[in-house]
Parts: sequence; C-alpha cells; structure tokens
Amino acid sequence: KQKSLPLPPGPKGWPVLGNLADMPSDRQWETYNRWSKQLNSDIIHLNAAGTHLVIVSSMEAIKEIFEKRSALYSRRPRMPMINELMGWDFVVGFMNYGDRWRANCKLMHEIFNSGAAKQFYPQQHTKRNELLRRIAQDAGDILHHFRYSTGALVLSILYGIEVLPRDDPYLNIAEKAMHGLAIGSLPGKFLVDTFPLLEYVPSWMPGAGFKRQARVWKQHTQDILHVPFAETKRAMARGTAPPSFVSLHLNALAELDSNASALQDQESLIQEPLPWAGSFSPSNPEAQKRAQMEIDAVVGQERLPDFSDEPSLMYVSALVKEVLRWKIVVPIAIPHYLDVDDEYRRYRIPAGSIYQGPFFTMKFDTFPDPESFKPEQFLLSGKLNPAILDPESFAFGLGQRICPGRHLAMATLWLTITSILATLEIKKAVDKDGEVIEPSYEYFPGLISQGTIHLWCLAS
Ligand code: HEM
Repeated sequence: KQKSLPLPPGPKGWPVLGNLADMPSDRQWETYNRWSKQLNSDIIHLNAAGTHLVIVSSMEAIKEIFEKRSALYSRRPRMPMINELMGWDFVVGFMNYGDRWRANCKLMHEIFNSGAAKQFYPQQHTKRNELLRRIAQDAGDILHHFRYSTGALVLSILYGIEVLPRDDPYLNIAEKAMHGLAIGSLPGKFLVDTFPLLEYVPSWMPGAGFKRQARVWKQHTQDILHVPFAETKRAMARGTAPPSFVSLHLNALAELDSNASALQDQESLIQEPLPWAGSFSPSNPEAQKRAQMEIDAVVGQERLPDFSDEPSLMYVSALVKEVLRWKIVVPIAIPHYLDVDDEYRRYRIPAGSIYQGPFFTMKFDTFPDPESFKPEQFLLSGKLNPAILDPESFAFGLGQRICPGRHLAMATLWLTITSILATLEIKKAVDKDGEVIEPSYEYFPGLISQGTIHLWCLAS
C-alpha cells in the first residue's frame, strides 16, 4: 500500500543527478526553510543522485518522527567520509543504532544524567575562574578563551587531564581533530558520502584528493582517540590519576575483570555553545544590563555566582535559554537514517532515506521574531512561562538520540554566562582607527556552529 503513495514534495531536480547540484553546502537551514515555504509543506523530499533526503520543518512533524517514532528513526547513515575514511566511527554520535551504541549511551547516561552531572560542579567552578582570569588579562581573543575553557573542562572531566595555560598539547590535538571533523562532516561537501563506492578509488588517482585529505585528518582523529586515553592509563599506573570518566570506568571494568580495551570507545563530541554566549550582548545591550542588575541584586559584589543562585536568577535563566535558541549550536544535527519503508501524512518515506536538519526549524516554526535576541519572551510575571516552548527541548535533539551531555552543557553555559555578566562589561570592539567593528554573527559552516565575533570585555 505504501508503495503507491507519493513521495513528499520537493524542488524540481535534474535527470540522474536529481537535486544534487542544488544542495546547499553552507547555511543549509536557510535553503531548506525556503524550499519548505515555497512548497508549502513541512516535509520535503530531495533526491541526491538516487539517495533520498527528507527534511522536516515543523514542531509537529519533528515530534512525531524523532520522538514518537524514535525506535524507527534512530539509525545513522553510513557517512563514509568521517566514519570510514577519517576514522570517527568510535564516536557515539556517529555509531549506528545497535548494541555497541546502546552500551556507550548507558555509560554516558550513568555519569552525565541530571543528578550525576552535578559531581562536575567543582571542575566547572575551577574552569570558570580560569576563564574569567584569562579574559581579564587579555580580552583580545575571547573566542580562543572560550574554546580553551570548554576543551579544558572536557579533558578534565573525561580524562582527569589538567591542561597547561598555553599551547597545551592535548588541546592542540583536539583543535586539529575538530577542525577536520567540521569540514569532513559538511553535508554534500564530499561526493563519497553520496557515492560510497568512491571510497575504493586509489588515492593517487586524479580527483581522489578527498582520500589524501582524509588520510591527514585520520591521523588527528587517531591522536584524539589514543593520546589522552594513554595519559590517563599512565597516571592510573602511577597512582596519580584523579577521578574522571575514563579512570572511573577503567577501575569499574578492572573490578569486573572485563576487557578494559572496550573503553577505547569512550569519546564524545566536544560542542561549543560558548562563542555564541559572548555575542548576544552587543546585539541587545539592554538584556546585558537587565541581567547584570538581577545578578548584582541576588549575588552582590563580594562573591561570584554559583549554582545555588539559579532559582533566584529568572531573567538570567531566560537569557541562557535565549542564547540556546538564538544561535542553534547544532543547526542541521547529525543525520538520522530510516532502513524500512514508512508513511507520514499520506506520503511514502522510502527505506534508505536520510533525515536531516530538524533542529534549526524549531526556531523558525515556533518563535515570532526568530533573529532577535529577546530573553523576556520566556518570562511571565517574573517567572519562566511554561506556555513558551523551552529551547532545551529541541536544541539537544529528541528521542533516543537525544544529547547525553545536555545537563553538563546547560550547567556550563549557565555558570559561564552568569559569571561573565557578573564581572565583565561586553561591548563592540573598535579597530586601530577607533571605528566600531560590527559583529557579523556569521556562522562558520560545519556540524557545530561557531561565529565570528569581535568584542571588548571590560572587567567591572
Ligand atoms: C550546548 C551544548 C550542546 C548542544 C547544543 C548539543 C546538541 C546535540 C545534538 C543536537 C545532538 C544530535 C541529536 C540527534 O542526532 O538527534 C547531540 C548529540 C550528542 N551529544 Fe550533544 N550537545 C551539546 C553538548 C554536549 C556535551 C557537553 C557532550 C558530552 C559530554 C555531548 C555529547 C553528545 C553525544 C555523545 C551525542 C550523540 C548521541 C547519539 O547519537 O546517541 N553533547 N548533541
């Protein structure tokens, strides 16, 4: 019966190639959004030279597919460039649905669920203090400080590694690996993702530059997989390893007398919401002022904010939600894959379809003025308004593939934003001639969004 149903509507394509030539390689969400509007449909179908690509773009469709039909839609496509050629297949986010993925998720859930994630508050406070100190000493490269701080926190929590103040070898490895991943995971960037047989083309052949590039990137992937892990094992052997995700689990495995090498799989995506957290202030200086007044009233001038202040800082909580909504960190998400035929709204969704780009759409579908920064839209009479969709309910995905690091991420985001507002004044930067540099708020292309910002932070 399903076979006789039509495919969802889609833009007109070319013979053989279908829509391949029209596929956006940058800011995909804008093109997908435009196509959805033109076709007046919240589900559209694209044909990338025979590969079915389905884009859903309404709250209703996303909830139905990613949440209610989660068991069906939680697989990942092959992604030959990053998984097979660049060696990222050890990452939970890219693993296919199955026992290995399930076992990895269980481990992550045990340590990062909403209660357990609180054990990392001390590391979050320490890294927060370091971040403020770094910015106060040199506000010139705020993006660098954010990245440093995020990376330092992840290395500390996962491996118990404390990074050097400058040129840390582990962070350098992570930067290189994440750079390769950002480019290698761009949808449509590498033909091998559409035609997996290209994987077997010899590297020396003309047109096989992607294989030579993948080989260089693969070395960085191997480094991030093995080098910090080996350091934790060395520290454990010396008896100096502090508790960390890896050391705790290796100890638990040793107790169970299991095979410790299974833990080589424990890696995660390092996501970076913080750069966007720094850029809202020039976009809405009033929001910065209002949040600072609230923090001053609740926290005072004698100490830094901590998590116990959260229930009293409603405007700041709304502001953190707005940061998450305003610049979606993972705008096109990691693709999902359907391996059996399905039907949605009398449309046929064929087995082999790749689902992409769901989370950015919430921003457009649900919020009336999506590009403005307006924390107050989450408040009603000074409290969070339960009638407004909470960005936490979509920015981290839905269903079985929901982000397992979301509690850690939200706590870090809250503490960092609150502490920056408590101590610093963020303004637009000026160039050497004294001219104001307007922040562009542009996204760099990639799986994880980052932007360009030029800001001044003045210690207050
Ligand atoms: C603000 C920061 C973050 C945002 C917005 C974010 C968002 C997301 C999104 C949208 C997904 C994809 C969900 C899907 O495929 O449907 C994801 C997956 C994932 N995230 Fe996060 N994340 C953040 C921070 C973190 C952190 C700090 C960690 C690790 C501690 C983490 C670990 C993961 C993992 C392992 C997956 C893959 C889950 C799976 O495929 O089963 N994330 N995240």
